Amino acid sequence: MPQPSALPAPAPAPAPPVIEVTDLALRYPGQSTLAVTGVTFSVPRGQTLAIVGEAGCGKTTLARALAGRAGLRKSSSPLVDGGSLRVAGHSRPKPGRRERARWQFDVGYLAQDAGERLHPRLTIAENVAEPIYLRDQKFDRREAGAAVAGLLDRLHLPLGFMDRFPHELSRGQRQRVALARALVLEPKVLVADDPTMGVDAIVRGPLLDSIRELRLDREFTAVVIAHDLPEVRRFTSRVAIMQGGAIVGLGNIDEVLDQPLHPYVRKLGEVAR
Ligand SMILES: Nc1ncnc2c1ncn2[C@@H]1O[C@H](COP(=O)(O)OP(=O)(O)OP(=O)(O)O)[C@@H](O)[C@H]1O
Repeated sequence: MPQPSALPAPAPAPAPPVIEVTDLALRYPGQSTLAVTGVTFSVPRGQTLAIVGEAGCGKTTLARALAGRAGLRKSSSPLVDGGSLRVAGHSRPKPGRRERARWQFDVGYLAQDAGERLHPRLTIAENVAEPIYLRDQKFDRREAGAAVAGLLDRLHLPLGFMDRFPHELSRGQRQRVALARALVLEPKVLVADDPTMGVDAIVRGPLLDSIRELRLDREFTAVVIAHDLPEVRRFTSRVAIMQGGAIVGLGNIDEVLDQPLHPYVRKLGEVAR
């Protein structure tokens, strides 16, 4: 008979982070200056990292790369110039078409101003469901409809909106619809680029609350670009502060602000307190 051991069982190895970025450098085709440089961070499963920083500091460029939009033959697509990134198991800087499609299915991407880029001639339900049919044309219509309805409900949008068109909704409502679309494939990761951009101040908070609630509900890992630190506190305590393409502060918001290692972080802290 095996004897009970006096030694405690070894702790299970921690799961690898869902997002791992190491010394990443990104630049745009034809540009010699790097838009993102020396960026290193990781995000464990189920957690949210917020990114803040002044205009032009590289947030959108980083978001595009995380969402599998680097290395496309498009002027808006950055090139990986150095370092590495791994997102939900995808890591090739120049993925083939199939691999890129899988990356984009696994990572829901809410591009800046996505609500304004919904298809004007498709209903709200059709806009949200479109990624389902891009992945599988034969997907059961009733099941897709139920997935769309469930998401709209979670985002506090009336189900009566399903048959409406984007122009019939407010900007904030369209942004929620775009968020539903980004989540309809139940991605492992959500990358949301400034989800409250252009949205009335009064509905910004509730929109961020929805992201927090959905993350808890659906257990995805998230990177969310936000305007400022008060906004960040609404949905996470973990932040990366960017300036000039680099991360100049990373970690728990209060710890980063209490011991600012960079003048820009000190300045942000003064504004935020
Ligand atoms: N398509 C592009 N081609 C060339 N340069 C670009 C392109 N898009 C952005 N850039 C440049 O890359 C740098 C980073 O821009 P990026 O849009 O990532 O910043 P950002 O922090 O998201 O700014 P914002 O808060 O204004 O959206 C900037 O210098 C910008 O001018």
